[in-house]
Amino acid sequence: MRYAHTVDTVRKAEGGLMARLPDGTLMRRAAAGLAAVCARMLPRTYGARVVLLVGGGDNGGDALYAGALLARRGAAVRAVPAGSRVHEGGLAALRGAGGRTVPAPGAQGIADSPAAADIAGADLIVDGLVGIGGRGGLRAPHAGLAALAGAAEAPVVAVDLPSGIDPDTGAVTGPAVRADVTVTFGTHKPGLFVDPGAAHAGVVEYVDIGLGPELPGPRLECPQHADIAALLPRPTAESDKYRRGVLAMAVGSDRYRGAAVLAVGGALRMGVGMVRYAGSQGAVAEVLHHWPEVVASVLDPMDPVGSLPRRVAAWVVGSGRGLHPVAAAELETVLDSPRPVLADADAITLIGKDPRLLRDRSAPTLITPHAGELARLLPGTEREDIEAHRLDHAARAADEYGCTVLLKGSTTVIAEPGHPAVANPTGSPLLATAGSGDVLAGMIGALLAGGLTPREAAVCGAYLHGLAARVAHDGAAISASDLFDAVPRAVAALSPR
Ligand SMILES: NC(=O)C1=CN([C@@H]2O[C@H](COP(=O)(O)OP(=O)(O)OC[C@H]3O[C@@H](n4cnc5c(N)ncnc54)[C@H](OP(=O)(O)O)[C@@H]3O)[C@@H](O)[C@H]2O)[C@@H](O)CC1
Ligand SMILES: Nc1ncnc2c1ncn2[C@@H]1O[C@H](COP(=O)(O)OP(=O)(O)O)[C@@H](O)[C@H]1O
Ligand SMILES: [K+]
Repeated sequence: MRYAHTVDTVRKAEGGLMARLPDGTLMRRAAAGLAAVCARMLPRTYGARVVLLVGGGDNGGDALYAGALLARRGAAVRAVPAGSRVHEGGLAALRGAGGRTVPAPGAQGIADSPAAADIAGADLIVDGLVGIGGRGGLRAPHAGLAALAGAAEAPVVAVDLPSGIDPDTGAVTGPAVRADVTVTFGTHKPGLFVDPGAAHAGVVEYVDIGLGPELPGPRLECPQHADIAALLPRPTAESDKYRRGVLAMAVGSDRYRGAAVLAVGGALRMGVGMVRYAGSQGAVAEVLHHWPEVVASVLDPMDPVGSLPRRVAAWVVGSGRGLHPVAAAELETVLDSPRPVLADADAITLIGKDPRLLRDRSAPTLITPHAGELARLLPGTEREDIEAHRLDHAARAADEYGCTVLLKGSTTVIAEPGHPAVANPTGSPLLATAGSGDVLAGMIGALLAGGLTPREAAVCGAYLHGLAARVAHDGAAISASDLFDAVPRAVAALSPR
């Protein structure tokens, strides 16, 4: 698991540790880790042209000390100080090691300044403009330097985080650095795992500076292969189809038969004791045509709610089901069940119209909205606000509705009251294709039926869904049905032999 902490928490932890250590120890540890990553990225350090973009705070200090270490190993290091201040100790160390400074370009003529030429000709660019002290998009001249770095061919290494991204949320509200690698110190920062910040961070490398014992519980968790492998329910010798879990699915309709086929397929390929599908005649026929292993029943038109399956371990409801009164009555009945329920798509819209449906419920519940659906649950909030501040909105909905929320999109985040949020690291834009959300709902439903909590099931389902897209992708586009065969392969990829 990777853990991320907010700026406030990092500052407090740093204060406690610094009080016990000689001055400058943490910065030296950070700089040593940063220089080691930079050296690994260069074919050879001796003679390499390294440009440091240096802001006025300690982030710039880290860059300067790391530059000094690289200069001692023979690199030609140039520092471009931006702003009115520069870290004096770091500057002295760089100069003492043979590094040089190049004046920051003024607002005019930035493109043909000496700094621009150095950046364009660099073998490696180190972004030490701002770190956790940054606020908002980059101002001049930082923004101009970030643009030059973006246009250069050399890889960009961000110090602690890409300058211009919000450390706590990943929001990007103006010019920001796009890094190939980010070297982060002491703990990860939430903004490194949540888009749009995550997309600016590239590969994130962690450097331990001894902050761990000072840190409280994290704000955000980011699971890795081993965390998912440890959570996943696996059949044992004692398993039978009932003990493995029976999943009831009320998804799809005559109009949206595909939603039923996709969600059921996601559940089956994830692994489940049995799927009991209930729906219209057309949807049942389609489901059985694709998945003969399903136990399916056609809802009685005279008593649709009364003919829903009973004695099941968990429910998936909503995808392609419609918003008509029968769908609303069905949802109400399902949410009356003491079993875990995953409510997706149309069920979320119905909950938005009648929030009482969820607020009255105490059994485990997971909703899986995309940003547009979540906006319907949070009146006065626009889709764009949610996409820019994913963590805050998912957490707000989880608190207001008292349930687990999986917010889909470029970074899928999972929030549950009383627990740190989770950012899924496997997401891929390949998944932005109709029906892939239905497959996800089925996969998570199978995990709920297998006994995982909503938070665990959401975390494992989102992780394997993203991994399946990557496994399925052989260079061409993928469609939602391509995910079926890839799910077992994604599970196998968790524990390489
Ligand atoms: N915590 C730890 O454990 C350790 C932390 N360490 C390191 O310290 C870093 C934090 O250093 P920090 O506190 O000095 O702040 P920092 O990120 O350099 O930014 C402040 C400067 O940025 C400027 N500025 C702000 N916003 C801006 C904008 N939009 N556009 C342009 N400029 C902007 C701001 O200017 P001002 O607003 O004051 O005019 C000020 O000059 C941390 O990320 C890590 O690298 C390590 O050494 C080891 C241990
Ligand atoms: N840009 C993106 N990057 C990563 N994942 C994405 C992106 N866009 C969409 N997804 C994922 O694709 C799936 C789409 O689900 P959803 O919006 O419910 O579509 P549908 O209802 O058509 O199935 C979700 O798992 C979502 O997280
Ligand atoms: K930085």
